[in-house]
Amino acid sequence: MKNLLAASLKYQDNQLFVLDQYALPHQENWRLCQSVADMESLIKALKIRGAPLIGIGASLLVAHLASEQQSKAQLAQAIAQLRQARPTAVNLMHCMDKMSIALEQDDYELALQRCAEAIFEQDIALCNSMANFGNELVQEGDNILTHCNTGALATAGIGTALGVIYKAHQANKKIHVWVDETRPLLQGGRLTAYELERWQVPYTLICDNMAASLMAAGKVDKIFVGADRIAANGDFANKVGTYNLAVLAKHHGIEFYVVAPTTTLDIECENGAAIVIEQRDATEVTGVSGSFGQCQWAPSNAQVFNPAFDVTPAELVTGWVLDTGIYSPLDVHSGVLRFL
Ligand SMILES: CSC[C@H]1O[C@H](OP(=O)(O)O)[C@H](O)[C@@H]1O
Repeated sequence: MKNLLAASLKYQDNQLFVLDQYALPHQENWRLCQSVADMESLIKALKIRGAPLIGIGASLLVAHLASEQQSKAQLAQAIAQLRQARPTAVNLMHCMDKMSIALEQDDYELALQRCAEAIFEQDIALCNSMANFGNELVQEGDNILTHCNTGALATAGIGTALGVIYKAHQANKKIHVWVDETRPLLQGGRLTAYELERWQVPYTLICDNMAASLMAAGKVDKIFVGADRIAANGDFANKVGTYNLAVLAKHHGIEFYVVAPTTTLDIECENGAAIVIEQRDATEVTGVSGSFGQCQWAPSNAQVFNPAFDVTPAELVTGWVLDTGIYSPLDVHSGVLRFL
């Protein structure tokens, strides 16, 4: 397989490396990924994360195993196991389904490698397309609020919602970004802040519970978020706390956009109620651990509710920015997502 390089994933000289996102922003640790167990563990621990990127990483791992002469049965098992690594982001399932089709080819080693390369390279193009469409929605001087991390650390390209923000910054629109820290795993405070620093985009980090008063004060012009799964009716799952922002945006009359590649669409899901929401470990809420060590503030036996995502209904969305264009509520209500 050819060498491939993304911000947090690289295939170099027939070896797959993953940048440990749990250690960012203070440590940049590249981890060698050699097995299904390695990739499954990295995905479950959010050391590799982001709806598009986990599908891309899993695909590259399967292609790598094929290049190491693993049997068809072993590769089928690898695909099935990785497909289950996280339940909400549909990109992972779509990628594994594509790899399953490639596995049926006579020269399946070559087919798997070509498929993984295409998945990687397609995502770069999808990111550029979303960013170009989304940039049309950004005005000079906009204060944009975003949630979680949807940049180069979540994709093979420049990102989804954060890709729009980069494109607007590159177009000298003099934007400012409010960055939700995004409890409990702090993808905003750790990863989005890290990315915006590197791109020298002006930003202010806030706790998630501060977004409402900023909106009330008229300090938020637009909101751009990502998605992990978009249902046929336009409802979508995204990092928990997204639904809060959508309700607040509606109340304050603020434009609320979801930015995602068409690989995040799941028309088998009629609506948001059909989307499986990943429940995660209590320790993510009772304390925090990272490159700085472990600190626990809540009682160890505290009852905890820790869904990784929530569902935003389509009626709260101003527009869907996909790689194929910008869609209005009228477009989505007409069923357009079923035909992309
Ligand atoms: C473009 S990534 C989409 C989505 O994935 C993130 O979730 P996680 O950090 O748990 O992988 C977040 O929901 C992003 O919006």
